[in-house]
Amino acid sequence: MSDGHDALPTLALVAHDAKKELCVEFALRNQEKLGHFNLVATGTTGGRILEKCPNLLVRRLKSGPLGGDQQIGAMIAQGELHGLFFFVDPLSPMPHDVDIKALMRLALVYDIPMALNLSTAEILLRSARLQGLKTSSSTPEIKLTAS
Ligand SMILES: O=C(CO)COP(=O)(O)O
Repeated sequence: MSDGHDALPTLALVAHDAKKELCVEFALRNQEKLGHFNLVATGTTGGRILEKCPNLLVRRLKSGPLGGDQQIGAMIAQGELHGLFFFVDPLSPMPHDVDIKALMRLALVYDIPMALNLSTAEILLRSARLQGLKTSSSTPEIKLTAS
């Protein structure tokens, strides 16, 4: 059954352990903006966001090492994802490195707007492209607006 949020574009939030605090602070700071999107997140990341932002509607997928990255990749392949916010830890080896690479690869293949660090995430969330997704299925002209 539709809850009215199906019409909203979908963003994914994913954070490695060393970046979870950063991701939660990003979500807290940008709650109002994120509220205009359907949100999905890998399991632990989603749980941490919901602890601090209980009003956000976040669908939690599996934890990253247990297939969460692959679930988001499948959403990309099926045309169900419009933006990826992936707070990557570049300093730690990951057991599911192949899944992480596969997710990034699909975001590249399908030209999904993808932020891999905090400064890009802040820019992407304010971008005209994401704003345009709220009203149009086509990619709008990029125009800068102050917010
Ligand atoms: O490992 C992750 C992404 O590769 C994130 O998964 P969790 O949010 O479940 O920790």
